[in-house]
Amino acid sequence: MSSDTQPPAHRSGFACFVGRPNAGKSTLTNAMVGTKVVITSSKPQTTRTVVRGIVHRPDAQLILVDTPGLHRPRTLLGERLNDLVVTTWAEVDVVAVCFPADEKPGPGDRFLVNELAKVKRTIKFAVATKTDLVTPEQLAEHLMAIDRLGQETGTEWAEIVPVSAVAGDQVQLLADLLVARLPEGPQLYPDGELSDAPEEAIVADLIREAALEGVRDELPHSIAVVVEEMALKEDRDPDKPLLVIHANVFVERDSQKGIVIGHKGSRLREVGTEARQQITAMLGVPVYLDLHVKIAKDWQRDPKQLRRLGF
Ligand SMILES: Nc1nc2c(ncn2[C@@H]2O[C@H](COP(=O)(O)OP(=O)(O)OP(=O)(O)O)[C@@H](O)[C@H]2O)c(=O)[nH]1
Repeated sequence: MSSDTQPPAHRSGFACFVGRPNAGKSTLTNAMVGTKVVITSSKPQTTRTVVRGIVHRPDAQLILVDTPGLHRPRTLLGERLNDLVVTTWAEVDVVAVCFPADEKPGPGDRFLVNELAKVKRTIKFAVATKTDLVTPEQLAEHLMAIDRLGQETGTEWAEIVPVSAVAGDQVQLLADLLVARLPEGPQLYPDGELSDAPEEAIVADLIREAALEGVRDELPHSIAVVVEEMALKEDRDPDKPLLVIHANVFVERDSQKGIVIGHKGSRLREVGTEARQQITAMLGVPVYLDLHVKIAKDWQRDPKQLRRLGF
């Protein structure tokens, strides 16, 4: 059968979720992509590398860029991260600001939205995340607060969308609304590709996540993980592959090294086991993981060290 109406054009482009630490950005990215590609943690500010998740659909390809949280810079690392965030905003088609429904928008959100308002060209969405945690009345309050924040900062929200990534509520709707704002264009990545972050970066993040589990709040910023070597072991039966990974966990001070390693190495062993399971689940291959804890003194303040650690 022939028809005069053309099928809808294929769209492709980039969106990025921003918001305060713990706003649910990574969880939402994962829910949209359908596979764990970004690191989530119950502790703030663990997302440091820009990891993209890719939503493949017959009509569109939506590439999600996950940036670190924006915060008032106190160290050189903080400044670099903020620059990276703002540069990303100008390059994407849509920036979606995540406002967790169980917390009132605060000064941090205002700071972020004010910065975002300066990036004129980019379309701005507001996403009310974690809606499963509040009542409909609280959600209504929250949506009005988001609307007010937009007006006060001169930000025009193209959409305000409530979602729950955990309950799967409205995640699909959000994807549709994002796709609708993308320019017409071809597929930018091959089918089935979930993330173009190098596997080393994903592995480093998984190790970092494991190393942060159960340690106190002062540590998150002081850990960096670098994968030195990652390769399939040679001369193995192809049916029994083994991925050999050598990685360094960098901390800033001797005292932190002690925390990461634990009594007689007990904690580091746990970290290794946990990371190994995560990596195996992620890459689908058994892993041998060799972890070393090293001190890179004050690495957050030292440009040379920062470059070495991949910033
Ligand atoms: N109940 C509920 N919890 C959620 C939802 N989305 C995220 N969370 C939880 O909120 C916490 C933070 O989620 P993340 O996705 O890591 O938040 P993030 O914004 O990426 O955090 P950073 O990487 O620190 O910037 C985790 O404990 C999640 O399980 C949701 O829809 N409902």
